[in-house]
Amino acid sequence: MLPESNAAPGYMYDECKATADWLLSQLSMRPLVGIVCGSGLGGLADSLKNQVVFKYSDIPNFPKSTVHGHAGRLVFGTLKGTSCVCMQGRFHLYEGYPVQKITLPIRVFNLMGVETVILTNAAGGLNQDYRVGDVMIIKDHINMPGFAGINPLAGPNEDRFGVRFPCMSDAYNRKLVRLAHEVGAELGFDEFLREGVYCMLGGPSFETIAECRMLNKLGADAVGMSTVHEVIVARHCGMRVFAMSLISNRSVMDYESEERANHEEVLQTGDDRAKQLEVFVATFVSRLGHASNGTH
Ligand SMILES: O=P(O)(O)O[C@H]1O[C@H](CO)[C@@H](O)[C@H]1O
Ligand code: HPA
Repeated sequence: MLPESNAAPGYMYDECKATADWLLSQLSMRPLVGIVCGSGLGGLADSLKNQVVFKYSDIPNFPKSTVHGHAGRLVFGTLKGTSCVCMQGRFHLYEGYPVQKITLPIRVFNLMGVETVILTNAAGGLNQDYRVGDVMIIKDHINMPGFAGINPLAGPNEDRFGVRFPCMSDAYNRKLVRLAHEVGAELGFDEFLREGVYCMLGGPSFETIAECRMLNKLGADAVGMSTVHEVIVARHCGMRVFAMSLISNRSVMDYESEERANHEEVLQTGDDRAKQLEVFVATFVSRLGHASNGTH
């Protein structure tokens, strides 16, 4: 069965506000940092202290998670004293939801008071220097569905969130990219920390060899099926964004190769790096330097 269809874009603000108000009415904290866990990276949410957990199926207007490795829980809590909300599971275009619906949680983050969004994903490594298990700090993206007009901001602009034509040349906050390198160096993660360009495709089929070669020639270092639409929505409503990809598999670029992309390998790589990524995100969050501690 297909997920329920999206409300008309004109109603998106009211929908998001109702969801944010519903959540806030049950919480004694306000999150300052929003974290989205990619495939196999849901363990990041487990490191939050003083947790309050909601199943997506219990949250008004929220889509439901349908992908293995995406638990479908919204987890509130603190990371080293900073109030956070963590999506343990995200939504993807290929699940059948409209792009406005899969990005609804990012707008809900904004309406709850989130200032900084940290997005994680699992991605195929197009850059031939990358190894499985590398962590790529995203410095820029290529929005392939956007080339075909699939953009979460398409439709009437909602001025209460942001402007009609938001700039994307500063989508990935450069100070946060520098902070990530500092934190990575302090933790001794240099050897597997990279910086590069993420390309989003709609999925769910993995790429052909010709597609991987093309994407790499276009300047992409990693390829996945998420994140970009979330970044666009977060930037539209003025939140700062940091994003990173766990290179969960090498993209197949060679017709002689016996390698085959598969979701099981993606989840396994997430498991293997889970503990280090938890330490990385906790340390990174503790260094963000928010003005207040989020308890209102
Ligand atoms: O981007 P995340 O949610 O980490 O998931 C990635 O892993 C799945 C493929 O294994 C795809 O959904 C791809 O986008
Ligand atoms: O190779 C990949 N391609 C697209 N999405 C992915 N998500 C994890 N690995 C991949």
